[in-house]
Amino acid sequence: MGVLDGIAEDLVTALDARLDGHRAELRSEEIGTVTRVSAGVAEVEGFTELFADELILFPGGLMGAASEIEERRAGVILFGPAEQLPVGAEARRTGRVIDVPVGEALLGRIVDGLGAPLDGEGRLRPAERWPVERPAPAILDRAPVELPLQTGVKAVDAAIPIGRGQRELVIGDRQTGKTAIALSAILSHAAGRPGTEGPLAAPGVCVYCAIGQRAASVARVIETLRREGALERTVVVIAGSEDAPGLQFVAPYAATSIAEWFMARGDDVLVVFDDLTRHARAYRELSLLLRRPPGREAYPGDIFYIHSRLLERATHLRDELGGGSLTALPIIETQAQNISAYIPTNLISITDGQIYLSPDLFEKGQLPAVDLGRSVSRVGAKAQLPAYRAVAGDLRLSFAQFEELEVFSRFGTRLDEETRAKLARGRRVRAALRQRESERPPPPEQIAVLLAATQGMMDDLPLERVAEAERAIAEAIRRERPELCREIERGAAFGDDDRAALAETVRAAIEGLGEGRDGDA
Ligand SMILES: Nc1ncnc2c1ncn2[C@@H]1O[C@H](COP(=O)(O)OP(=O)(O)OP(=O)(O)O)[C@@H](O)[C@H]1O
Repeated sequence: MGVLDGIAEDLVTALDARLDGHRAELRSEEIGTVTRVSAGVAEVEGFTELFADELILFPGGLMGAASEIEERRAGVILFGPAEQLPVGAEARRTGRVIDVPVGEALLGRIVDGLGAPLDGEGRLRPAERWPVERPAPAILDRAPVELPLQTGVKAVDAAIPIGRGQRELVIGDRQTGKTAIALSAILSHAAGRPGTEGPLAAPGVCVYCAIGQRAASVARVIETLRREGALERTVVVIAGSEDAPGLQFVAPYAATSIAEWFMARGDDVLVVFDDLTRHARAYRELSLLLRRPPGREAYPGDIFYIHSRLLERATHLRDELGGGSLTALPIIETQAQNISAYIPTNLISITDGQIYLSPDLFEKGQLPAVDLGRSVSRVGAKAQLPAYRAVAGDLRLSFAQFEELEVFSRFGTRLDEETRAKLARGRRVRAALRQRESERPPPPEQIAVLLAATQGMMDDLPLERVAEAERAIAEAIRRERPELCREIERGAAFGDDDRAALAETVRAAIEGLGEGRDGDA
């Protein structure tokens, strides 16, 4: 034994001595040279070793990430302006992958795509940094989606409900109210339902990730968050249109890591990516600069993968792992309503459903411009509060039938009484689904007004008085049915007795508003 020990010791010493020589060699190879620079990427030569996504440091503090790694040559995605980087400049390995600060300290802060503060509120002192790319939770660690995420938008909460842990796409042409829907979801989620008991009471955590947006639109969102008191429950991650494409590319992954920290401690987190069309464009630009072969619409072959690996990270964790959840609302902008373009179809297939916003509805003033017929939520209904299911369970279907009927009725002049009644009902339901951007009615009010519209209690009401009726209903149920409202929010079963009680109050509240009937306008 003693002899063997001696031999082992000798061997170790000999190896150490040889390694020392190599170490010196290796160290010298930790510095490379920039051989080519283009807007957004740099080519570096000289490294013998690099790991994927390793951070590279350039003079002046400019950072990049090793992306296209070949023997002694690497394409590096830059996270800052390339203008200051001359060919021949030195590039240093850092041995770190791209990571971001995470933790409680980020709440209320506005940071860039790498987590550096942009709000002038001082340095972040995070306890931890997490890599921006993290593996999605394993299937066995995931629990079914079972709690709703209220958006405060009637059409969404009632007909296309979103569950906590789900990925729901918000899709539509430009200026159709996509950001408005996502913002409403953030404001509702961040506020929670204080004063109620049950699953919706606790305020949630939100991350708003703006990618490639104009500074003015992002400023508007931040202003709203601040005004409504939601900023302190939100982290804003911004990579603007004027930022390097590398920052725009990395921002949603960074935002997700920031969100995952909260999920890991048991919070329900909502992440909005506004928007992934611009994210895809930034990645296409980088790929072309890195000379990767372009595919359909000039996007690189892994464009599907970059979005699927991002959205796979949305989940609801098992109770043993804290029971937190990460709900993702990616936004996609379509052109001329073409949802079969490459990026929209990819995202539609990755997500659990989509909220489709129609420019035609927007033009007609039907706001929010949610097109129920083309929207779907594949898992949300299971998580919906029981009262929604009881009152608006078939809303999407019956509304689609009404819309079809409405189109056909334009061709015929003489309509029978039954058709006329159906049209009148459908129009009142449509009017009841309208709401202003600033309105976020709580679940009991939404349910009561939908009950009134779908059950025909508003059939005699002139369309322009539906909003007024809604206000009267909201006030009446708050005053007369506080117990029932509490039960609805608690997620209690909603039986026939409850429905009858609610209907009675609603009917009384809007009685008398029907004077001056305008036919079935
Ligand atoms: N429910 C609503 N009621 C009234 N106005 C609304 C409503 N929803 C959105 N708007 C208005 O419509 C405009 C476009 O909304 P928003 O910016 O959310 O759309 P977008 O699709 O995200 O736009 P972009 O293409 O610029 O990203 C804004 O001026 C907004 O105030």
